[in-house]
Amino acid sequence: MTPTSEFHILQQTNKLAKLWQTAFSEGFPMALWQLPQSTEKQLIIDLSGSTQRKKTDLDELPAGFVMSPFQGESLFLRGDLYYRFDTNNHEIEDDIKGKTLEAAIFEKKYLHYSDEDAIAPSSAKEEEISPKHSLDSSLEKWNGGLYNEMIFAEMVSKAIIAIENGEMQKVVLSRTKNVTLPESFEIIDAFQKLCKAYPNAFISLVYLPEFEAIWLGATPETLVSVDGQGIFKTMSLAGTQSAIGDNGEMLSPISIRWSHKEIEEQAFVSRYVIECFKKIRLREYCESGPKTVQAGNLMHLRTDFKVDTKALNFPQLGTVMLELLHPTSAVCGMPKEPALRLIAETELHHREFYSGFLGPVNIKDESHLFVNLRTVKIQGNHATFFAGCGITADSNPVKEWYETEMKSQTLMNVIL
Ligand SMILES: C=C(O[C@@H]1C=C(C(=O)O)C=C[C@H]1O)C(=O)O
Repeated sequence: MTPTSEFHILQQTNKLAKLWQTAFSEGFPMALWQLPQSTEKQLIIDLSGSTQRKKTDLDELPAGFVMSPFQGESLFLRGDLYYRFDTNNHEIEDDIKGKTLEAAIFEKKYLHYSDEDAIAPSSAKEEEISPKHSLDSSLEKWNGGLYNEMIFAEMVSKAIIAIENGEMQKVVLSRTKNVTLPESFEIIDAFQKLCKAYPNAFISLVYLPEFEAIWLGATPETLVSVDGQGIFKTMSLAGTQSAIGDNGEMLSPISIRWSHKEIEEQAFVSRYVIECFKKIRLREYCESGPKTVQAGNLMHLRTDFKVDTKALNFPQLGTVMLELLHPTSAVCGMPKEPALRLIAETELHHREFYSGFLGPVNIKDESHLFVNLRTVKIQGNHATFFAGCGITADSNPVKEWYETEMKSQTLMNVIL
């Protein structure tokens, strides 16, 4: 590589960082992401200055990014500005890009910004939420849970008793891990490192000014995806083991053996997905798996589900299934209601956007929503990592704690 092209790449990398920094200091909500198996990074900036609360109706929403909490209404970031960057962080010219960020800032400061300037105006009814608005009142109630191994093990034991009493078959309990970030921590750098380390994951970086928070994640789990050909996809993902052997070597998926507990735990999620299809009397789905898949430092069991919505003349399937699926038993439990109750009574933190869903919608006729796992909330130099584990009658509390440690390491190993 010549020094000039090196300089050009540096300039381009800086362009992404510079865009982020500028929009951040202007208080524009934004989302940056890399889809699984893609090396392209996409960025949208919402110039309205505050996100909107909207139902995730894939048929109604304009181009943008959805960020949904575990419980409660979804936030919608409008794609007023849209940028794409290739592997080398070169900007890819795009026909739907719209105006420049500089022009938008100028207009915001000196002229009145009009909603009609958005790249794909919405016909949906919008409800603005006020700045610094909490997700719900309970956010204040649970502020930063304090966990240690013993407390978490007690929570797991309580869940096992509830399962043995027949209240539910499975419940997913989670915990947080609080870390002070080093001074050298750079957010775009952390995002880039995750993109390189986990090419099969959905890597995302979302800035929500009204929550004064940035969420960074590398999730392996698709919730609902509908591509340009109308192919709908979802998956059931559960069961966790380390992908790293005793001598520090990377294991191969075929060498992994699963226990009865893990097979059953993942089967609950598959059954749940099939129940959702049954509710809408849809039989024409393809199911493949379960197979072992690697997700960074971990292995999971995964079954894939696919439907051709064009062949079935069912374009609303994505929206309908999203409503039925979330929260799946991969992050909540089975049956849903008692599991939700136990989570609310037992966990010491508020889940906020962890185990909710997020992703781009209606960008170039595609929508890709993922479960918000392997995620960290960053506020100033304070980071809160979230991780959970599926508990069944056969769970071992110490192993479950260790599983949440490994899940936090997926991000921590790369970004710290
Ligand atoms: C709950 C999480 O992950 C989910 C739970 C899993 C499990 O219990 O084995 C595995 C994958 C995910 O569906 C998480 O990463 O926090």
